[in-house]
Amino acid sequence: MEGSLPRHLCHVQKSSAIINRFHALIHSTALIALIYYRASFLLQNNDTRSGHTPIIPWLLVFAGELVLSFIWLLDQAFRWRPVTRAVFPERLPEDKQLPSIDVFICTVDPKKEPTLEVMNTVISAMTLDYPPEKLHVYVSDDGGSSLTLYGMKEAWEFARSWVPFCRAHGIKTPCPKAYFSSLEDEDGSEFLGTEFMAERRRVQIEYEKFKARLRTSSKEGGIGNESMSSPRDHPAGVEVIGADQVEMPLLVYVSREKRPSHPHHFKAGALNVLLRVSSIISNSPYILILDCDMYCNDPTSAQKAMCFHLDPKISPTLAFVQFPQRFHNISKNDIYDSGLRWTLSIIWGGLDGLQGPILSGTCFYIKRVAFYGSLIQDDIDILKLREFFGPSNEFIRSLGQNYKPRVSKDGNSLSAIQLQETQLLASCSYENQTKWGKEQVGFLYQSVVEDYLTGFTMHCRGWTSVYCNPSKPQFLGCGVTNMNDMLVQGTRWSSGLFDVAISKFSPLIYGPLRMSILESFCYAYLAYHPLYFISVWCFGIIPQLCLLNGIPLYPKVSDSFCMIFAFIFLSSLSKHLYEVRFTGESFQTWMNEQRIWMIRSVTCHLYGSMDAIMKKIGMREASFLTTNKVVDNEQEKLYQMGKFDFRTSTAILAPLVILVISNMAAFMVGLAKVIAAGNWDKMFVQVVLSFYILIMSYPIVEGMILRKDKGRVPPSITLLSTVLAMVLLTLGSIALMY
Ligand SMILES: O=c1ccn([C@@H]2O[C@H](COP(=O)(O)OP(=O)(O)O[C@H]3O[C@H](CO)[C@@H](O)[C@H](O)[C@H]3O)[C@@H](O)[C@H]2O)c(=O)[nH]1
Ligand SMILES: [Mn+2]
Repeated sequence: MEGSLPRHLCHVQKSSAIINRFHALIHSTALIALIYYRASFLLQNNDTRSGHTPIIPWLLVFAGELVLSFIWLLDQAFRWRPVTRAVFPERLPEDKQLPSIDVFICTVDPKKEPTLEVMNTVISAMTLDYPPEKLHVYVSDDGGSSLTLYGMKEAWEFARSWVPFCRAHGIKTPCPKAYFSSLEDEDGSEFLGTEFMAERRRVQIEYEKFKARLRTSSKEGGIGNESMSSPRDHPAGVEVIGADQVEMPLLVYVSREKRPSHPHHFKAGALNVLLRVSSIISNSPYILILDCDMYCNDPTSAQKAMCFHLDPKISPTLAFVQFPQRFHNISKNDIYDSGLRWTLSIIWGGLDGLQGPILSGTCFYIKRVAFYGSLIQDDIDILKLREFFGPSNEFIRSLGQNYKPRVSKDGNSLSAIQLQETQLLASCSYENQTKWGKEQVGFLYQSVVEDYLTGFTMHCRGWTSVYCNPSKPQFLGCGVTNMNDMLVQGTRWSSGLFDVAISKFSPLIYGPLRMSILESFCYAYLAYHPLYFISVWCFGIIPQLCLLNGIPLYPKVSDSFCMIFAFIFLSSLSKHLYEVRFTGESFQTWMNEQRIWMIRSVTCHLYGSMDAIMKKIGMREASFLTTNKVVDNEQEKLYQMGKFDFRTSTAILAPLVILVISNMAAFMVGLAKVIAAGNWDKMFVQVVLSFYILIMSYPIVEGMILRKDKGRVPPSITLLSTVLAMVLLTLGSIALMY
């Protein structure tokens, strides 16, 4: 082919861009009118201000509106130039010209991340349609669990049947669990004849045996002496599995050293160890990073990524090709918005038309050199390199263009010297006084959303990225399907993102000098969107309090400014509905997304922002609570029925319930008062607002009053929240009198 046909195409969604820009223009005009209305009210002196309305509630509601307008403005950058892409992997050069790839898979806790699932991810990566001698799979086991190591050896054994079977028959689903649980006719296998079926049965039996062995060993609590090590305190361990098989990808187990006295920096720390250890084992120029709960669902993702990476036009600046994180366990009525529809379609698609999508933790093919900053391009001496990269000479040699790693496919396993070197590279003190995790080198540690921050600094250094989103999901993961996980994960994300917002990397300060203003707006949107909590709390409690006390906060219905408020409200809801429908989703999805936006703003965004602020002033340490990947049947049933599972901590649930109860009280009492006083004109907007919040919160109302199952809002929380809501409303009403 080369030179003639393109390997990928990029298409700008012109009509979407026009609609978006037109909408942004009208909507922003209305926002300016709103700000004018509020500001001119505040500038009136006390006597002329209508009905002597107290100033504090006005200011609070205005603050909520300003925050919302600010985030909305940043949000428009995603909609400026959305693009879609097509790839043609069949136009790639022949195998021997392809560069090699290291796959990194992180796991941390076999109790929350079942070994069988992790091994399915490992096996699916080994089954990628790529020359096996150019594929190396590394597993980082942060738990230092012998069960994981045992699982890998077993996975390797099973892969020896599975990989050749998939290669011989062109199996399109490289993950054995997914393949064997899908209906047979899905992969068209009934057309493949009895010989194939016999072969398939044989491999399936192997798989069942493999599963049984893992089950037995996990029941026994792992093989070997687990008590020797604990997840937080264990030495480094590196083991190459099956290096003698040329026709199989290399498999490497890495458990970095962890000591309670050393911060380990969670996933970012684990990935940096893999970067170093792999550099002296295979040192592939490209790396695929996967979470242990994200298996390869299509064998050709590597080839698709190479369509971009091998394009001489874009390759020099291209750091990574990002695939979407899709999930296999999301129900049609996605009540927790775990499918990330909005993120996958709007955020990544929008960024792709600018400088490229953000780095998203998993499912991306990245260039190794992008992790080394601009440091190695300079002609710097070895002492300087050691200052950046640490004391390993072997690692520093690996930075050179012509470095050949000592352990390659023809070696049986690591020699004693090499083993020693990997131990050094995986030790917890290796990074002391180096630039790892700090500037330019590896994944950055400052934020628990290490992916976002690392990608941001790469983009700031001039790297680009592309978003590859073929119709068949290339990777499938395990999405959160219960409220507790959703909120714990959301709080971690908000905390990590807001952490960046208030650091020296704030996208609005650090970004615009180094990247286009639109790209930096997109990054800023993500970093600042936890501030939604201010708006949602202000809108969820202040107008209601004022409604109870007969204080108007919005223009009268007869006032033409009321139209402005109504327009802004309807314009944003209908734009969202339009986008939901445009991606082929239903009204229900719209409702779910709106509701989850409110729930997240009330809880995750509030707690996440507080967490980041407390971390900043030194009152808290960073934490990374992993999500639970063990399927709980009862929870699963509720989720499939579209019912919220309110079993979560009081701290998470109570604020939500307090808000809902306050709205119920305000709506009922306020409505009665309005009817009695006949002042509809003044109070209409506030009545409608509480009513709207109650409609959107219906599942919570139902969980408090109507449901009797285990997943309902516990009566103790309802009681506590009722008391707290009453206290809040009483204190608020007293405050309003002064
Ligand atoms: O100390 C740790 C903590 C986590 N992990 C691994 O990190 C991955 C992600 O953890 P998970 O519990 O699945 O969190 P999610 O919220 O699903 O992760 C999302 O958010 C993270 C940032 O918060 C990103 O790194 C992930 O790629 C992204 O999928 C998993 O493979 C874990 O095993 C570690 O290796 N070490
Ligand atoms: Mn996950």
